[in-house]
Amino acid sequence: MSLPKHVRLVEVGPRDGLQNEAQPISVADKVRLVNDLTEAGLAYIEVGSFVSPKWVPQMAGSAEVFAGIQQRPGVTYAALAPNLRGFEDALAAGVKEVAVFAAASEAFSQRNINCSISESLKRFEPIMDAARSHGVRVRGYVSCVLGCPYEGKVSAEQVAPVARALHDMGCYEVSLGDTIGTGTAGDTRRLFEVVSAQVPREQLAGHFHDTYGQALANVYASLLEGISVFDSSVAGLGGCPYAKGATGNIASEDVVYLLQGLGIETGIDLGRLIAAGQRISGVLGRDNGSRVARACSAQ
Ligand SMILES: CC(C)(COP(=O)([O-])OP(=O)([O-])OC[C@H]1O[C@@H](n2cnc3c(N)ncnc32)[C@H](O)[C@@H]1OP(=O)([O-])[O-])[C@@H](O)C(=O)NCCC(=O)NCCSC(=O)C[C@@](C)(O)CC(=O)[O-]
Repeated sequence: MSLPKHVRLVEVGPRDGLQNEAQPISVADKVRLVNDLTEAGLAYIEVGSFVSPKWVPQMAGSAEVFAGIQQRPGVTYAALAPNLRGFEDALAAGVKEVAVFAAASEAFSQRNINCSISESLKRFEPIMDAARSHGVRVRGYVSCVLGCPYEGKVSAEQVAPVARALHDMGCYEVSLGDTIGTGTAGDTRRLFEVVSAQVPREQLAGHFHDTYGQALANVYASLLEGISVFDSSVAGLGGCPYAKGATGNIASEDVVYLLQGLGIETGIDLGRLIAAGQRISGVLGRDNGSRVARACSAQ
């Protein structure tokens, strides 16, 4: 299969990235991050989550972040919603696209959203109905597609029915998340081979955490499988509050560098992206998780 000519990046730093930070992050810093990412040319930015603040305190204030950002026409600003309450709060904040999130492992589903996989899918149905009637697009996530922090190895055959259920209920795209970053390029190729028998490849995305240093290889393996949408996080921010030890997502800067080298178009200004990552890393007082950003900043 030939490589895609264009790849779309879903920037999840402000949500997946910041949700796991221990220290408080001001609304102003979150707004600045989203605006910087817009300036860098990201066409899709996940801004926050409308989840219980008791479960994920860092995402409290997502409505204020939406109110503060400068939205550029043509850019999608999305939020996570785990239930109808979250969807309604997102709608009230003017959100035009939401994401629902399920898991391929029962234990992770319980720890993350306090219900079984099938209960979670039932919980998403009223969101899909409400979204349809308000013209809101819904993206779906499946977590733990290559491994679970509680159950260990997860097979592609466990992932496929969950991805299919999200697709069948109306998610226009389903992102497959290697939440704990244990997957290899071989696992990734097999995953997309199996899942694409249930959901068209054009409607699948890859979401790789870099815990074992495999994320970039997994992006390349996905490209070979015809996948052309990837979630990534500026400066490699992140982790997952319910996946102990999981490091950040693959850094957006590193994916852009890889894609540029392959002659694949993203529309992203790498210099500006690096600057956005350097700024938020400074705010958080942590090292920039992007190797490309570190190398370029050292020159
Ligand atoms: C789903 C629930 C709410 C169930 O949590 P629950 O405790 O079972 O819910 P509940 O319906 O019993 O409600 C409990 C309390 O939460 C409130 N509540 C209920 N819903 C909401 C809401 N939407 N927004 C704000 N508050 C809410 C509700 O009002 C009540 O408040 P109280 O009466 O105790 O004061 C909870 O488990 C939750 O919020 N979980 C979120 C977990 C999360 O955000 N995880 C991280 C995102 S997933 C991820 O990072 C993976 C991904 C997507 O990146 C891909 C990958 O890498 O794998």
